[in-house]
Amino acid sequence: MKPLLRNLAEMTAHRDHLRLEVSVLSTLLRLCHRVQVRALELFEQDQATMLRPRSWSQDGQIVSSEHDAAGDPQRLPLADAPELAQCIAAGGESAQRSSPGRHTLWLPVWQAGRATACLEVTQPRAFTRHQRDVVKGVFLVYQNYQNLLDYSERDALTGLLNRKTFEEQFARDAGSTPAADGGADLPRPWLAVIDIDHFKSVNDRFGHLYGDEVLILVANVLRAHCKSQDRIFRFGGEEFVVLLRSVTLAQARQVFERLRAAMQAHAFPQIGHITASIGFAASQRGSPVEVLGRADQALYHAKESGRNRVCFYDDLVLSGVLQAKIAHDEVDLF
Ligand SMILES: Nc1nc2c(ncn2[C@@H]2O[C@H](COP(=O)(O)OP(=O)(O)OP(=O)(O)O)[C@@H](O)[C@H]2O)c(=O)[nH]1
Repeated sequence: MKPLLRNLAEMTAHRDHLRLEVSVLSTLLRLCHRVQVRALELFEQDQATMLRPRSWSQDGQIVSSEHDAAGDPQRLPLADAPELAQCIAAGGESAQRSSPGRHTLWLPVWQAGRATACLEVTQPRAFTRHQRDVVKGVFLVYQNYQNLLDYSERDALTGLLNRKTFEEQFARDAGSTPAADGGADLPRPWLAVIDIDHFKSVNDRFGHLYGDEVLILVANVLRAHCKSQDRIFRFGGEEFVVLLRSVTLAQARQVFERLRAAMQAHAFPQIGHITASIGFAASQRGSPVEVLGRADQALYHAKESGRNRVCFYDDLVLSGVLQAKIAHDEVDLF
């Protein structure tokens, strides 16, 4: 098999976004001589678009960052790369910067109308047309494949992550944090189950199409009030799950209370106002099923005790409202 085809076949053998990204960078490294390659992640922070190198070439190998995007010391505002910022603002396909001995080509990755990442190729000589064609060809295969992967991970109605991807994300985000041994101020990841109150009556009164519209708008409210490092899933029906990045208990309470209040405040066209109940639990201890079970019990209590409220599993266990379904010494005591 020709090297290009062999590289493309190898590249598309991956079912994981990061491994696919590493593979495309390796492919570019093998196909183009004397280049440096990087995959830049684009994300929002404090109302500014930021970028940070997520994977890059180093001594002929591809290495990936060990940091979260928001805390990456290499992150910088997109505005610091004006050529790329302009290209993204215009929805463009590529941008270039040339200075003596250093020529850079940027190719933004577009997903659902948003630039989420960017491939960067740098070399000491100006890019020839042939080189640009090779890089862009590899990039297009990569972007199409990235979109296919993304499609298989998302809920068709809301565009949120689907349940199928939950365990993998849980293991990556929540499960990767070592179990903490107490301390209310210790940052840790959290899982919340969010369920719209009396959603059946929305369907019954307005019809399923309006019900679907509400689900789409609820997804937008959740997106608007979560950070890019948080993961939002639709588990089917009117149930949503949020995996919250590592924050303290006080911050988690604030975030979930803010979500509840935002839901109540939102005016849904035709329908007016709805509310949601939220149950949450710390997610660094236990399997995904166990953590989900705890958040679900807290949600159940929120529904039982009047709806439109946020309940924390450990509070309910400590106050004796809920019987812990697990051994007492496994409950986080603050
Ligand atoms: N429009 C729409 N409705 C859905 C979808 N999936 C599930 N549902 C409806 O969601 C409703 C869920 O109702 P219930 O489980 O009884 O809960 P609820 O009415 O929200 O009541 P509480 O949760 O107890 O506050 C049912 O009427 C389902 O038909 C969907 O994709 N679209």
